[in-house]
Amino acid sequence: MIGMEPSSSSAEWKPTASQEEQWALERHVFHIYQLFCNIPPKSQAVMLELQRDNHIEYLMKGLRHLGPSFSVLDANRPWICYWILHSIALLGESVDDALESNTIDFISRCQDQHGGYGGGPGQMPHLATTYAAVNSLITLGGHRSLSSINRGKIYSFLQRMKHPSGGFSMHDGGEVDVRACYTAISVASALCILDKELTQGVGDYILSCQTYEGGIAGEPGSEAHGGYTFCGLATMILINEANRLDLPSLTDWLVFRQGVEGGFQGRTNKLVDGCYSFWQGGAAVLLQRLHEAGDLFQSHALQQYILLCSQVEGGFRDKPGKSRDHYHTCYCLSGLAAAQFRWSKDADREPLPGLVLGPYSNLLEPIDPLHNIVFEQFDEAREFFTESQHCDDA
Ligand SMILES: CC(C)=CCC/C(C)=C/CC/C(C)=C/COP(=O)(O)OP(=O)(O)O
Ligand SMILES: [Zn+2]
Repeated sequence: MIGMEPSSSSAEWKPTASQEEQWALERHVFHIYQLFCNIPPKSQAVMLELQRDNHIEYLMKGLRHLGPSFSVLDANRPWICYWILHSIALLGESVDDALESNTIDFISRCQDQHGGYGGGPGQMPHLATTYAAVNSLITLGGHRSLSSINRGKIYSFLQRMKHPSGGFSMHDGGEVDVRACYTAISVASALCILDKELTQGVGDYILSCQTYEGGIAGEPGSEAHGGYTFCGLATMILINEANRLDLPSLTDWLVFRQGVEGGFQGRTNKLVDGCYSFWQGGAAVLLQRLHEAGDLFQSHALQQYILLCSQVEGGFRDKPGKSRDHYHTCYCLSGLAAAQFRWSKDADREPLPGLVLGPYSNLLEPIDPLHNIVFEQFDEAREFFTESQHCDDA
């Protein structure tokens, strides 16, 4: 009742750990925004500027260190290649010939003799690292890079990963989940080897992962999450079955994942994180393209979170207080690209720039949002694979 003294039970009320975390983050982010508002417009423009040179320096250094001596995240090296190369491509830059050649050689050494790529030379092939390796080689582009991919053997690997549930296993005897479906179908689509044998049952599996909240979980019975929602939705679009999903409830779930900080959270009641700028922002773009719908998220607020809260001097981070890394750099930049363009229903047409926060020089290269590869490189690869061999439609 209004005006009543707190009862003994409300006096005992204490916030939960996640409420405290949420409030601490809000205070931190609002402090940044307050600083931003209290400085002259000229300095505001500086704060909103994409620090291209610093990002490129950070990324190039990361790629050069990816040689044989690299031991951190040892089973992840194709991923590090992809996060770095895709970030460089989004910034409209490319690597020099020597670095390009070394990277192609390195990724080729991760290719298994029976198809697919492992996390490092001699490691067992895995769907996630196969996706990362293929996306890296497409991003590098050119004959040497594209022809280094053994598409026939990748097809056999994908067939071998097919699971009786309709989904895919991440590796021989590995877990079956929505990530595996996405990485398998994305690779097959990008390499023009997608056929009915691969798509059979995939839609049923993804449908079984859509939850009561509307988002998509990693596996049946789990919690809806942005990472898996992007993977599930992109997969359904690639196999032409998106309309089987409950799209209104998916849309409803997604639009409520953008927080007061401007960034996205991955799931209900969790903190916002820069990487969901792509997983959730990319999924929103896919929904917008499906329906030719208006904006499903606040593009201005998302760009503000990425530039003011995730951007550091060279690289991007999850949130203030965290350190930069290549994963967050890749997905903050991918999310920024998702927010900067207008997405037309015609997937073959290059998207046009929309609202660009900060100086116009912040504008990134557009992406193909289904595969998360820069549009121009994706287009080149499609042409290369269609011309070099047959391209089977599913
Ligand atoms: C293509 C590919 C391999 C996609 C991967 C998609 C992806 C990012 C899945 C997320 C996995 C997950 C449940 C993270 C939760 O981490 P957390 O509990 O630390 O984070 P949270 O609090 O933000 O949920
Ligand atoms: Zn993150």
